[in-house]
Amino acid sequence: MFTRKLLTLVLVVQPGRVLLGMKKRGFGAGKWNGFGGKVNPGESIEQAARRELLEESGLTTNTLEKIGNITFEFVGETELMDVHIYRADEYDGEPTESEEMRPQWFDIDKIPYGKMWADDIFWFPLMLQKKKFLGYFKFHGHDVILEQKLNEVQQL
Ligand SMILES: NNC(=O)c1cnc2ccc(F)cc2c1N
Repeated sequence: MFTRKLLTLVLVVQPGRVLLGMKKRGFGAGKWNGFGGKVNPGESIEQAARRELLEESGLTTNTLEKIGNITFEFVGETELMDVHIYRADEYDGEPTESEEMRPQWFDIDKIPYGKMWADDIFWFPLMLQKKKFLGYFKFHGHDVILEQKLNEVQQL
C-alpha cells in the first residue's frame, strides 16, 4: 500500500551553531531546512547526501556521519518519505546561495523552529547531542503532526 521514497538530509554543525538553508521554491519552500534531496539511481545514499549538500550549499565534507532515519507519512499520500539524516562536523568551502537555498548560520539557542518543519524541534536536540535515532511522523498537510514516534538507538 505504501511505497518509499529515499531522501537525504544533511545538517552542518559547528561549535555553537548550525547551518540551515531557506528553501526558495518547491517542496518545503519558505522553511529553514537542512540540505538534501533525492537519491538518484546508481548512487549510494551517502553519495546523494554529499551531492545535494554541494548543490544546495556549496560545501563539501569529509565527515558525514549517519545520525538518524525518519519516515514521514503525509495523510492521503501513498508514498512515504524515508529520510536518511547525516551530520557534518567539518566542511570545506563557503556557504553559497543557490537557486534552491539561501544558507545561513544559526546559534544553537536561536534555531528558528517556528519557521522549520514541525518535526525538527523533536529530533534536533538528539542530533545536537550526537545521539542516533529512528523516527516516524504522520503529517496532515505540511504543518500539523498527527502521530509521532522517536526513539534513540545505539546504532543505525
Ligand atoms: N531540517 N529539517 C528538514 O529539512 C526537514 C524536516 N522534516 C521534513 C519532513 C518531511 C519532509 F518531506 C522533509 C523534511 C525536511 N526537509
